[in-house]
Parts: sequence; structure tokens; C-alpha cells
Amino acid sequence: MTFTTHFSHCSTSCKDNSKLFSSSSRSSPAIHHRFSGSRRLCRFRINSANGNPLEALPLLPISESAADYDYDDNVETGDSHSTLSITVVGASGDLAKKKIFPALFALYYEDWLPQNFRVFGYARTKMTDEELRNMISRTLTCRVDKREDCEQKMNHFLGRCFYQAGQYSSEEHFAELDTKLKEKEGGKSSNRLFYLSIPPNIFVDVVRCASLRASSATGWTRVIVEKPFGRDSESSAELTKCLKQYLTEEQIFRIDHYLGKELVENLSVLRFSNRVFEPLWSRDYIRNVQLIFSEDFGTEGRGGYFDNYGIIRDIMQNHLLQILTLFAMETPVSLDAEDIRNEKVKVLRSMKTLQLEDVTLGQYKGFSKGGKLYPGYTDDPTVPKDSITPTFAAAALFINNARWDGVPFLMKAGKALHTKRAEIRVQFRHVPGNLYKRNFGTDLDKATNELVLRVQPDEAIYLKINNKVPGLGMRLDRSDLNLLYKARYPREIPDAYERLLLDAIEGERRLFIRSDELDAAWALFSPMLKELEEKRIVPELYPYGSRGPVGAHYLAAKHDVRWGDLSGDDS
Ligand SMILES: NC(=O)C1=CN([C@@H]2O[C@H](COP(=O)(O)OP(=O)(O)OC[C@H]3O[C@@H](n4cnc5c(N)ncnc54)[C@H](OP(=O)(O)O)[C@@H]3O)[C@@H](O)[C@H]2O)C=CC1
Ligand SMILES: O=C1O[C@H](COP(=O)(O)O)[C@@H](O)[C@H](O)[C@H]1O
Repeated sequence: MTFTTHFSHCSTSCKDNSKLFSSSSRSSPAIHHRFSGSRRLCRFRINSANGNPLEALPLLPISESAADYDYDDNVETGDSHSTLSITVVGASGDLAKKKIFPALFALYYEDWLPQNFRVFGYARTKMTDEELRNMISRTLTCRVDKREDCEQKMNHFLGRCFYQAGQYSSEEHFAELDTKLKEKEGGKSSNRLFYLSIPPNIFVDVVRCASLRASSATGWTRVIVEKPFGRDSESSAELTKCLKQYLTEEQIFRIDHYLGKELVENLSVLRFSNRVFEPLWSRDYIRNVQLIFSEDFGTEGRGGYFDNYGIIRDIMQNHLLQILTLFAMETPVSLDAEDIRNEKVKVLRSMKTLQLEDVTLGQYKGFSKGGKLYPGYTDDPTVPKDSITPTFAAAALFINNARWDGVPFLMKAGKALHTKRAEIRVQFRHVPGNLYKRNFGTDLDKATNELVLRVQPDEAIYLKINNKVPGLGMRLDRSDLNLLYKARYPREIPDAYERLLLDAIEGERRLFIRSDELDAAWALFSPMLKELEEKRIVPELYPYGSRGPVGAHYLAAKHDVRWGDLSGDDS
């Protein structure tokens, strides 16, 4: 199997390192508008998402009405010292349309963006500002639980969107972008955020051109980098090295959008603000932890990217591993980004390098149901017919520290399965003794407590307990103590990209991946991935829409585990 080089080698592309992105002016305040009576005040909430204060700027009034803005591509009349320019590089792409522009609009809709913000699209596709607005407008939605001034707000937002076409490796074209940014920034001090929503092979080119030609001279410049961050330890280290020729670590925001999901954010709150859980959070009470991701669709359209990475790199090494570290880390010194990331790194460094015998692989094959044909992975025209890239994997990981010694952390991730779901399952040990053994029957596994954090869909936290069935006699059954978010919090939950974009704007790094964290994550997976590819391990085929290959059951059984999502008594 051959793999394409996935980013340009930096030693050839870093021609001028003298003019790095300006990082002198750090974080502007988190500007969270809130309204007080009829007077619209710009209240600078100087707290970041973790409740910690960020640097403050003076309180500024913002204009009384939205009509104060000139939405015909010009600078608004409201007074403010600084501007925020967000450039989405790769604006014509799938992620930009599907997630980034809608998230920016949602932030604007909820008044989380600063007063003087603008959004710029940059890509090779030729488009006018108006064409970009038309494209974006197709995917914008207002909060279903709010809907106030929806259309007006959409128009206002679209009026703040502009487009610049250009090549990704052309400094000249980035200079043109800079001219456009300056024109719209109207001479004010500017903060600039670049979102690299592009394939990884052009990350370094874009960072080079943007740094040399379009970084802010008067404020901060930050870059959000999308995964994949390399495909193994070496390529990841090389990417980091290249990026750091133009950016400081503080300017790089490596995004893992699972860290922006509500239930993942809640993990630390659940653990560290509830005395009831923390004492149970160890090998003394927990038998195993399961991290499960499944999608009920295949690679559809992304086969070209996916075939070079596979499910382990696409989901396990990042999304599931990030959840694992948050789940398993010790109490951080504080909620500051560095304190949390230090704890996460400690977990990663305490983990046993993944072994091939602790991994099982699958690939989906075509399946026909009810007269409909569901294509197999290799039926995707962008995938080689003889591809052995796994679309499913299960793995057993271990943390060799005092808290977790011997507890299997099982991961399972797959595409084209029977359901779309992401969850964390914590299976507790059996009750010692045999007081109710007769009522449980012989299968004690079925009677253990299980805490489930359902990340998506339908966010929920539920605890499976044994309970007496009401009535005479003594019959036990399994019931759930259930915190169903939509019942308890009847409001729309923000998309992960909203939270992460806001954090990047605020300079809050807690939910972004630090470079040493990335190195440690790759160190766990790289030797196994290398061996897998060298030995050309062939994945077990499973039908599209099924529950995945049986190999996953054998792997779990080897560690005395039963997958909780297949138990049949789920809520
Ligand atoms: N889509 C998703 O659901 C997710 C994507 N990601 C990551 O986000 C990034 C963007 O993803 P996505 O939007 O799907 O990517 P796309 O393939 O849609 O690419 C984005 C844009 O980049 C340009 N482009 C595409 N291929 C090339 C190429 N070979 N050389 C130069 N430019 C190219 C195109 O713009 P133009 O031709 O106009 O220049 C395209 O519109 C990737 O790093 C991806 O891994 C991460 C999580 C989920
Ligand atoms: O990063 C990725 O995530 C998506 C799944 O994200 P979700 O928020 O919809 O659960 C996955 O489809 C994609 O393959 C992967 O690159």
C-alpha cells in the first residue's frame, strides 16, 4: 500500500522565517453581548468557557439597533477599538459549508461575536461576495427554540461575509487577501483568525503564505488547524515542526471537534463536582470503560481522504482517545488550559503502547435490503478496489497507573453500522457476596451497574441499576436513572464547532490539542499502525448496516468484557 505525502516538506517551503505571525497582542476579551432592557449594551464578559477571566478591555456601548450597520459591504458605524476578521480557508469545501459558516452564524445569532467582526472565505474557486453569501445561506439555520428576527439576523450576518479567490501556495494572492482584510477593518486594530478547512497536504503552504502576507500587524493572529495532524508520529512531528516555523504554539489551535461536544465538556463537571462519582472512579469499582462511535453511513464522498487514514486514525487516535484522557485524568490543579492538558498528557504517557493483538479490524461490504443496495467500501469510486483500509476497529487499551491498572478501556469505532451513536459506557464491578444472586440468576454480568454518557444523538446520562419490581414477592429488574437532556434542558444544544470557534476567538486553549499531547497520542498508536500496514492485515468484512464484525466480540471476551451497546436492555 502506498501513501501520499500529506504535507509539503517544510525545509523547502519555509523561505522566510523572520516575519512570523504576530502573537504580541494576546487574547482580546470574550465579548458576550447581553441586552439590558431596551438599551443594547455590549457587556464584555471576560470569562472564558471554563469560567476563568481573560484579559479585559473597557466596556463599550454598541449601537442601539442593527440598522446602524451598513450592510452593503462596509464598515459599520458602531465605535470599537478593534476588529475581528475570521478567514475560512477552503471556504468552498464540505466542512466549511456544513459546519463552520453555520457555527459562525449561530454565534452571531446568539450575540457571542464581538461587534466588529467579519467573515472571509478564501479558496481557489472563483466566486463573488454575493455568490459566497448565496452558498452559505443554504446551510444557515436559526435556533429552533428562539427564531427571533431570524431572517433579519441572517441578512446582517451575510452582509459581513466576503470572499477572496486565490491559490493556497501563492504569497501574492494572500497579499490580496490582506488588502481586502485591511479595507474592511477600516484602519482599526485587527485580530485575525484563520480556519484551515483544507486537505492536510496544503496546511503548511497556507500557513506560510498567510503568515508572510496576511497576519495582523496590530493584534493577534491565530490559526485553527483541522485534523488529520499527520498519519503517524513522524509525519505529525514534521507537521508540527513546519507549523512552528511560522507560528508559536500559542497561535496554533488544533481542533478535535469531539472536545466541543456538550457531554464531553460535561465529563469533568460530572467527575469533579459530584462527590458521589469521584470515589468510584478507579480500578476498585470500575471493571471496564467502553468508548463507542458508530455511524450508519459509509465514507460517502470522503473515500479519497479516508482511504489514506482509516478508522483508527480518523476516530480512535483523536476523538475517542481525547475522551479517554478526560475520563481518566487526575484532578487538575485548576481549570486552566495548561493544567488540564498537563493531566491529559500524563494519562497518555502512562498508557501501554497499543499491540496488534489488542486490535480487531473490519471493512463494510455491500448489502441489499428491501430492494435497496447499500454499497460496500470498495464500491466507492474514490477507493481502490483492493483497499484493505479498515472502516471498523475495536481496540483494548490500558493505563498503567495506580488508578487504572488492569482496567480495559475498550474502543470501538465504525462506519456503515446499524446506528449513529457516540457514547461512553462505564461498567462497574459485581456486588460482592450473593445476597440477591438468586434473583439475578447466574449471569452476574447482567446485574452490574453501568453508567452511560450518551454523547450523541439525544444527549443523556443514565445509570443502570437493579431495582425491585413493585409488588408482592421479590423480583428484580434493570432500570435506569435517566438524565435525558431534551427533557431536562429544553433548549437547543450548541454545535461543537460553535464552542470551539468561540474559544479560539477568546484565546481559550483548554479544548484544543497541545503539541506534546499530540506526540503522546501518536506514540501509542504509531507502532501498531505501522505493523498493521507492513503485514497488510486484512480486515474482516461486515455487511453495511450491521453491528460490525464478530472479531469485536472476541476481543472484548478476551478481556472479560461484554459490549454494553449490544446488551439489548438499553434505554
Ligand atoms: N468534512 C468533514 O466532515 C470533516 C472534515 N475534516 C477536515 O477538515 C478539512 C476540510 O475538510 P473538507 O471540507 O471535507 O475538505 P474538502 O475536500 O471539501 O476540501 C476543502 C476545499 O479545499 C480545496 N481542495 C480540495 N482538495 C484540494 C487539493 N487536493 N488541493 C488543493 N485544494 C484542495 C477545495 O477548494 P477549492 O478547489 O475551491 O480551492 C475544497 O473546497 C480536512 O482537513 C478534513 O480532514 C475534519 C472533520 C470532519
Ligand atoms: O472527524 C470526523 O468526525 C466525523 C463524525 O463527526 P460527528 O460530529 O458527526 O459525530 C466523521 O464522520 C468523520 O469521518 C471524521 O473525520
